Amino acid sequence: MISLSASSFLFALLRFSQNKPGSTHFSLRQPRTRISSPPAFFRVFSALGSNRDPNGSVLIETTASSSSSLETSAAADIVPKSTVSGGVQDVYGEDAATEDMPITPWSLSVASGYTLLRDPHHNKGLAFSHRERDAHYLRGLLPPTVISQDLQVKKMMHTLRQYQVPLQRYMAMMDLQETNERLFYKLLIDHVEELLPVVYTPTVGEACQKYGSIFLRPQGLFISLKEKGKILEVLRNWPEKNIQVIVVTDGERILGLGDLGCQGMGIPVGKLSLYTALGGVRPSACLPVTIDVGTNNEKLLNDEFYIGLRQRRATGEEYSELMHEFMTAVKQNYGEKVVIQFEDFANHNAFDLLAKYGTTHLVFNDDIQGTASVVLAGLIAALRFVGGSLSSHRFLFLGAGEAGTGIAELIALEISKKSQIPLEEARKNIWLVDSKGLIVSSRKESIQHFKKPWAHDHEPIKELVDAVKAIKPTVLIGTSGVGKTFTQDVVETMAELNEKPIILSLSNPTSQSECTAEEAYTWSQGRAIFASGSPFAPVEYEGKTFVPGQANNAYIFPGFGLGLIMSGTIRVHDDMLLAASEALAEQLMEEHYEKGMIFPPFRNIRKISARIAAKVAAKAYELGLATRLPQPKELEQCAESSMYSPSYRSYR
Ligand SMILES: NC(=O)C1=CN([C@@H]2O[C@H](COP(=O)(O)OP(=O)(O)OC[C@H]3O[C@@H](n4cnc5c(N)ncnc54)[C@H](OP(=O)(O)O)[C@@H]3O)[C@@H](O)[C@H]2O)C=CC1
Ligand SMILES: CC(=O)C(=O)O
Ligand SMILES: [Mg+2]
Repeated sequence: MISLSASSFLFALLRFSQNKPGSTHFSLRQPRTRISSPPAFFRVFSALGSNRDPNGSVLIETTASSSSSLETSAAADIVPKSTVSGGVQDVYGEDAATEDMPITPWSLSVASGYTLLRDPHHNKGLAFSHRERDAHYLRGLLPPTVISQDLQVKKMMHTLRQYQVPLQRYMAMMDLQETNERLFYKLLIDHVEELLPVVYTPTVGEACQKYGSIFLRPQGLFISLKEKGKILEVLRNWPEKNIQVIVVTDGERILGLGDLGCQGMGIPVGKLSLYTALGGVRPSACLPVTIDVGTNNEKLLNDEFYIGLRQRRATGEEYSELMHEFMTAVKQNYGEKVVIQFEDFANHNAFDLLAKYGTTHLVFNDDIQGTASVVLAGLIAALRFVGGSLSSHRFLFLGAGEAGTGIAELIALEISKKSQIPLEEARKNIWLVDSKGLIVSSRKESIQHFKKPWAHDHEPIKELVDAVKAIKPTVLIGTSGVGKTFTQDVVETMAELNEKPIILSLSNPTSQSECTAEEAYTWSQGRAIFASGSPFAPVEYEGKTFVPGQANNAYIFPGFGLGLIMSGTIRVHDDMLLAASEALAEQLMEEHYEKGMIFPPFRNIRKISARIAAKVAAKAYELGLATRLPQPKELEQCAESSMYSPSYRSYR
């Protein structure tokens, strides 16, 4: 490590041309003044994000459009060794935001040769040009051919399509993410509809179940009971410093697959790749976390390949203390503007965590809030087919947990606001069934707090089909986590009661879906408006093609999170969820309605996310919860232009 003064920067650059292969470090003290309009070279340096190579090796990267002043022949970069939260690498851009520019030492480092090929953040494989190969000691380490990123995408898609087993595709994608990050995201963005089921539901569910046996390299941060008292240190072990989004699970309710303990890590990793691919948040700003307090899954406890703590789940104070230490450490390390997304916690913890930290942290529960927002959007869009307003419909849920009661509450809130009636009144048309039957006020057993608002006066009913007959819902929503529960009887009864029954089977993965698309269309004689949590292929029925929608919170959370980040919002508010729903519903075009769709295709998701982000940010400004001032005029444009691009940069 050689220390340099700021003025000797150019001298340092000259030295790079004589660098030996491998990685070399220089450090350069930044002048202790803020740079209001940074020179071009500083912008390039901030474009890189923090030092991501475990060896500390980073390159200068320039884009094709970069100014000539950036086109230096040296393979160098300056990155802050440590930066303050909300600093230069925030969502505004890889190369904007100077106001919060950190006043910390810079480190100037070089990667070359084999180290460069092993660095997933900078590796380009065969796409390294001959000039780059010369400049970075890559000669001989690669075969002679040079191919474009587009050809790499084509080749990788060809390879992926050869795999018959979905889990093989998942593993190939994870391998790519760990070897060539930009190619991974280019693939995912360019082929989102084909690859979403690979990196996300349903395949990620199987991956979590088998995580121990397919485990090659760790992804994300594992915080177990063994780390109690040291969580801040653990966070500091993570190579990235400027974190904007954390997705955290404790693995207790992974999709509809139950307690998968530490192996739930596949979910935060998958969700965060969607934050980048669908919402444009930089990969280096995303931190997947699994809190390991044990598992009650006997099969895993007895599995020799299980990767987590081999003990039954800690509960009560032991659990709360670990979570509290984590939440405190996150705020201490990253500040209060980091989005903490709770994911796939069991409901006995999920509601309490959201309530406890909702007033002190920027927390968002995807299963309760994100799901609610996406379903509300689908219902608003579905009104086009069924007519009336939400308040004129009757809703019945199978499943009264996080997703079920979360959706129910947001529907009631929307009805209450739109119809200007009290929330209690709006709730009256919404009914829920749990494992014990219809939730009614006369139920003898105690009712969990989150179900209480839905315990209306009615005689108890055990079976779903009988509840359908009694309640006569126009909308049936499955959030039970149990597959095949919308039986033929149930769907046929819905079709008898309604010209166009709305049927949503939200449970994931596909095996847990309450019914298949084919069942919904066939049993309703092609009249159902259907969407599911995991994707189903289009269905042919009596000469017509039906395109089922995917009612999945993946439509919401990437754009929602982006909106929070770009506005520097400090707390989530329900009105932001309503704004996100409206933004999503607005994306339905005539061509979609003609196909019977209630969700727009995922192929336009980045545009959709930008619209959602803009609406969420606008709401945050309106509510006085946004801290990034002044408010940009064109929020949607701002969201679009701040999105991460996976295109390769040239290294000179
Ligand atoms: N599409 C999407 O975007 C999302 C989908 N989901 C999916 O929704 C499902 C549920 O998730 P979540 O709400 O968090 O889970 P919870 O565990 O919080 O809730 C499950 C609910 O289903 C009820 N239930 C279980 N079995 C039956 C049964 N046989 N008949 C009737 N009710 C039953 C439970 O009853 P009881 O309370 O009596 O135990 C509970 O009320 C999962 O499969 C998940 O993957 C979740 C979030 C987003
Ligand atoms: C989609 C999702 O968040 C779930 O199934 O839990
Ligand atoms: Mg979830």
